[in-house]
Amino acid sequence: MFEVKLMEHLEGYVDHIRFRNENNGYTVLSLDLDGDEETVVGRFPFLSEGEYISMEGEYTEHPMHGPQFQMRTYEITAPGDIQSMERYLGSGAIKGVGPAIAKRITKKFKMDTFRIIEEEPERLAEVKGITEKKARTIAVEFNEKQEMRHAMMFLSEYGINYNLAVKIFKEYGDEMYTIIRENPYRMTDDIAGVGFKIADEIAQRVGIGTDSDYRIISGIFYTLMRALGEGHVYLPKHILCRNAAYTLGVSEEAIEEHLLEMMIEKKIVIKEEDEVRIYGAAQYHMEVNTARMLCDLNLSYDVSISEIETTIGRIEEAEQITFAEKQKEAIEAIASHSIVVLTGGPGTGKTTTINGMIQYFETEGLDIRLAAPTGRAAKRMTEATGYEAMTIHRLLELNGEAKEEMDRMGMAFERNAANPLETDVIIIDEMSMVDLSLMNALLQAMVPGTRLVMVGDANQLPSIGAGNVLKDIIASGEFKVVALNQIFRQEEGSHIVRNAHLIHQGRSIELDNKSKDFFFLQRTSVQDILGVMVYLIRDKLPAYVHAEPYEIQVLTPMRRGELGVERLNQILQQYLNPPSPDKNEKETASGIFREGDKVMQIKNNYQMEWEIRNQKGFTVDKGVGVFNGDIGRITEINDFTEKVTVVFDDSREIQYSYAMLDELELAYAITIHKSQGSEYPAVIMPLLSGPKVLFHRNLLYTGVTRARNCLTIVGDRHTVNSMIQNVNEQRRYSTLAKRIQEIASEGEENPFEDEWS
Ligand SMILES: Nc1ncnc2c1ncn2[C@@H]1O[C@H](COP(=O)(O)OP(=O)(O)OP(=O)(O)O)[C@@H](O)[C@H]1O
Repeated sequence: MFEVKLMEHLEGYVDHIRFRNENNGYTVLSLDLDGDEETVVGRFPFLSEGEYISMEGEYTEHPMHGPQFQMRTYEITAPGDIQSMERYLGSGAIKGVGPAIAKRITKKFKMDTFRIIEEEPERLAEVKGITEKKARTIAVEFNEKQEMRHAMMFLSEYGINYNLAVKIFKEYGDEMYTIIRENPYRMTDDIAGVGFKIADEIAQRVGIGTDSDYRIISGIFYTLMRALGEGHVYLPKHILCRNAAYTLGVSEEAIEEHLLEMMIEKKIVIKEEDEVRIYGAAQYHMEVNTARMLCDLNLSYDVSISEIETTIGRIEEAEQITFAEKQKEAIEAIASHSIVVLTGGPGTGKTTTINGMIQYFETEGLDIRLAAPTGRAAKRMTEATGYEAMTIHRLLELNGEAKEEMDRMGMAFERNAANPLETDVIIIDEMSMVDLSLMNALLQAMVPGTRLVMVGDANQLPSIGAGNVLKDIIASGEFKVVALNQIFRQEEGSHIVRNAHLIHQGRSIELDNKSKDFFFLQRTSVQDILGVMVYLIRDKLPAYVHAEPYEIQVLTPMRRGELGVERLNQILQQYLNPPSPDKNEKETASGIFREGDKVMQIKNNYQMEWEIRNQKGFTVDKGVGVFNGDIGRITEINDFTEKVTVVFDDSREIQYSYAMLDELELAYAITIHKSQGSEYPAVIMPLLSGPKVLFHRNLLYTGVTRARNCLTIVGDRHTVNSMIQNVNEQRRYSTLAKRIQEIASEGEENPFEDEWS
């Protein structure tokens, strides 16, 4: 495609930067050669318009864009004459200096301009429009830029991208050169976004050996953090040594030798119990603190059972309902215990019981706050109770400003031990999705005396983040747990609910299509499965469930593969929202977004602004925040403003700049994991084949229980049956239950006193 010519030299001013990839520095720019323009392409990790560059490279012919210079090596030269100095200063590279001021500066100081800025900056104030203060800022900025430019060039030699290079330079300044050459692994502690892999790559280029102590310590920590990413709070020592040895390519003995040192440096905690457990220090303390706070909050009250029964009777009368025994027990429990867990499968009356509890608390004149781990779950809770529920993050007033810090040090909340929540009762729904770190944050913001009701289905998939909080709290045996077991929705004829309970019990289900809400279509080729799914979504199900195709959700176990999220979305987009001349599109690194597409926000963003408009287009509400898992539709793609407008399911309208599109993904299909805490009128699950660690009972159970009115499984019945039998869900290494028991049994004397913060 490209016709390559000989290496040539080229130099000139950067007239303007036409395109830049901030991740790898790849840039397309126009170079000014005494009035003539050349297109130059290549990786320029740091470059501003107006700079003078000299390059080696070759001329190539691009099939669409014509001739261009492909830079191989380059150097930024300080502009050598007055005109170039003027250009550089006025380019925007120096804050507060525009073309007019640049002109006046160079007119006054001529060839001496740069020397004056560096050595006698106060003289800049001789120029009209520059105060002494401004003169000083110009000088500081000028010098900083030079250092930064130098640093960028140095880091780019080690393949470090522009964004990361800026972070490294900001963190270390001049010390950076020594750190990179001697111990790049230090960056994994200090800089968000630098993990072991990046540091290790840099170390390799610098020439640091495989058996360097820094490398091994960093690699051990990396192995622990990777396990954390998979949901484990600790790793048994033998597993840690095996995994770390494999990752680092060193012996297990070499790993073991470093553990003690890491413990002394307080990077890890080693607990010799029934097995030797290795924790990242932060995770260990978080687990112990969580256990400790739970025990501190766990008070019981003397109450008169007959009074409670009378109150419950009144609630039953007012609500025109007769509570089942277990439901009553739950309401009695919240009167006598400050921590109560309410569990149960789908349709067992959890929401009805929450409503009863709310009535009870209201009768008692107590303040109640409702929350759930995700925006969607909070929204459902609001709809089901009629009370405002919010995300736990919002309840705790996540401090969006501290985002950088948050990534590295856990989350920063306005509500914490120093500024606890002022309420009498907190009810959390969808507790199975709460991980250790969020639980810890919630408890920090509570004071003894505040009641906590945790509601959830312990058989759902565990939280995405580390820990096994709900199951561990139940397993500890230290808290009042009420497990609802009567299935009300089944009585209403739902096979979805009945089958969900059978799946949970490991019993096989009828795949005979005699049901009105649970269907199975046997298809054993990917092509057939895809065809059936498109037919169901586009033609069949909308009328059957009285919903739009948009509301029908495909849930799949995997991200990759022929029936994984990525591929399914491409295909479903093609059929459900095909290209059309009246639909704008925007191409991104991961695919195409088109007007009309169903999309999902894939991370929590607490700063994103939203608006809700009425039919006439007037704004009726405003706020900030869009959450991982929120689903909406693209209503406009505007190339002029470079913005994509998404209207989410709850009518929030958000404008994404093109640069923020990596926070969105097509959502015709999503993973079962991502669907936790949500419900859809109709769900389709393609289940053909996949790895045993993924295709297990809980995954099937979670997927099935997401469907409210209609569930269709398309695939192989053997796969469905073997999923029901497969309880090989990966074990989570977590010891919260054990820590709770230890602390509870210690009573007054607390062995972890010094760990309490
Ligand atoms: N004591 C009761 N008597 C009669 N019907 C009940 C009772 N409790 C709950 N129900 C009914 O059973 C159905 C399921 O109850 P509810 O929504 O409270 O359960 P859930 O556990 O929250 O279910 P899901 O997890 O599926 O949302 C509802 O239609 C509800 O009205």
